[in-house]
Amino acid sequence: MALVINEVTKRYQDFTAVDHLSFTIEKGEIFGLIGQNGAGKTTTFRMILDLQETTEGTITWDGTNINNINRDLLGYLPEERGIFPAMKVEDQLYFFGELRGKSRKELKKEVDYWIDRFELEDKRKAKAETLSKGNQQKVQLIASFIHQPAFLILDEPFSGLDPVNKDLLKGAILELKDKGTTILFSSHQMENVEELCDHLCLLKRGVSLYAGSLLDLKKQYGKTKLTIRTELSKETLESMEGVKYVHVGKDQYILTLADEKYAQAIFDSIFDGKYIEKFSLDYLSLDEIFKDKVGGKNV
Ligand SMILES: Nc1ncnc2c1ncn2[C@@H]1O[C@H](COP(=O)(O)OP(=O)(O)OP(=O)(O)O)[C@@H](O)[C@H]1O
Repeated sequence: MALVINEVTKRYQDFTAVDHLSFTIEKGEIFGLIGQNGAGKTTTFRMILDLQETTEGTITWDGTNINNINRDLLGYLPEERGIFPAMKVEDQLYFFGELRGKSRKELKKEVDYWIDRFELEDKRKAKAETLSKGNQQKVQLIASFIHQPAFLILDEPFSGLDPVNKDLLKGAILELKDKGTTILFSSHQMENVEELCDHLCLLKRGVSLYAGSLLDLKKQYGKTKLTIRTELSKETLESMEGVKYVHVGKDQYILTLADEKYAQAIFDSIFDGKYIEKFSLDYLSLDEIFKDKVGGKNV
């Protein structure tokens, strides 16, 4: 076990930003923290990093209280973006690496590798302020792990990146995991969490609605998403037993079933020996589960 958050609460006067939060991140895994604006993600990160005190509860890394561990084990990309505007890209990376106790010699290979990996070679000698916002973000991101931390926290790392750079980042996160880094990140974009994480925590107003494996969460809902291409009307589909909602897609219907057991009867009644163009039963996407869990009038 690497990081254990046990019954952690953060109060600001009489407002509770994080409420008895518990989850565990195993060594070498990628863990996603998701929740709407104000759910308490950044507050949680700041408590893990000991930038903010917990009101109650404990946080340990490898069994040691987080405020007693060597800070150089940690890496952090904060939500606020910012690097030294007048400093050259490569100098910036050396600066942050040296700040975390690495020598220039140790850093050289890493700096060269990540500059190339994030396609910043032609910007190496450029002042940070002359870079586009996305490129500045990539520099800040590299700076967060240039010292090869054991545990890396990335607050909304995907926001503001174009699709090509998002893919670069996904690749980099997986590569860091392969090298043994434990990674915790937040994202509003569920597909990123779905692609990268085996485990996650879903926060709503500081309260954990779920913490555990993504597959187990999906299994709680079962295979209740039915995609059909048919000539039948929406009303006919809605009237079938076990159908909760019918969403009309571009050239297909997406049905939400009360239980996957209803799928067979729907199949039999719709197609009845006819040609089947599309009939697929799937788990809900994380995005759909998220909306179901946090949705409703209290959002
Ligand atoms: N210093 C503070 N004093 C009072 N309330 C605070 C303070 N810092 C954060 N909060 C409140 O705590 C709650 C959680 O904030 P936090 O920044 O952790 O949310 P978040 O999940 O990171 O949101 P976002 O996705 O918008 O970044 C918010 O309601 C916020 O207003």
